[in-house]
Amino acid sequence: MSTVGNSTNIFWHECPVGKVDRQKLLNQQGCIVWITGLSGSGKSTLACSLGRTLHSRGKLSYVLDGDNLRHGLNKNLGFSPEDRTENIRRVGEVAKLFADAGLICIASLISPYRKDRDACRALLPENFIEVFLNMPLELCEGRDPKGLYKLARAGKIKGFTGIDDPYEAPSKCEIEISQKDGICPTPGEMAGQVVSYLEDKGYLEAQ
Ligand SMILES: Nc1ncnc2c1ncn2[C@@H]1O[C@H](COP(=O)(O)OS(=O)(=O)O)[C@@H](OP(=O)(O)O)[C@H]1O
Ligand SMILES: Nc1ncnc2c1ncn2[C@@H]1O[C@H](COP(=O)(O)OP(=O)(O)O)[C@@H](O)[C@H]1O
Repeated sequence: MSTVGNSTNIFWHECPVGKVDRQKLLNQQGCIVWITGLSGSGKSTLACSLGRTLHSRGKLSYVLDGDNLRHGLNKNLGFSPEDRTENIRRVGEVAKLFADAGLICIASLISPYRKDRDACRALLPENFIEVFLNMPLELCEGRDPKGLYKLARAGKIKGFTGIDDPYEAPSKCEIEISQKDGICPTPGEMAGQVVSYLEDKGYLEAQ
């Protein structure tokens, strides 16, 4: 019996089928691929491309996309620093559950604050793969597929990441994706970089 957060008198129940059993069934290892970067850097594009590549190889993954989750699980949250922190905390916990289910969980959120990403890493330190989409602000702003940068520059959105709210780049991450000679890798190339890492580390086969 223990107290966790605001919950008192709670108990942990073990089930007979565990993570290792599920991983054997799926012939893969559960993990969190955490994609961070500015709005417009290509997080959703990479997440979808990676999910498609893994699917075609018979590997089970699931995408937790920040924008999408704000339509449901996180619809009571805005973009204040406190709300972003709670947003990332919740998604980190959900991602941990998916990884425990044996899936390759792909989380794609701006996740601008280093301390919040590090807190998610601490939930599953051995199997947390941080992918930094290191694209310059000018590129992201030039893409502006939803017109949000334009609104932010006009002062119609306050606290927009990269404009008047900070983005703290990772100081250590497993994978960094950036432009080479001013050219952005294609979605397939970005996914390929992550798949190669997963393959090298043995995530695409059972333990
Ligand atoms: N103020 C502000 N700052 C940044 N982004 C904003 C903001 N307001 C709305 N949006 C839209 O919300 C999407 C980001 O949601 P996230 O949950 O990934 O953000 S965060 O991780 O909590 O910072 C983001 O989607 P992406 O462009 O896919 O990153 C935007 O469409
Ligand atoms: N590697 C890429 N090469 C060219 N265009 C890209 C690439 N990645 C993303 N894009 C385009 O940039 C825009 C923003 O991508 P998106 O995945 O929505 O970014 P984010 O989820 O980080 O906001 C979209 O129009 C998308 O088609």
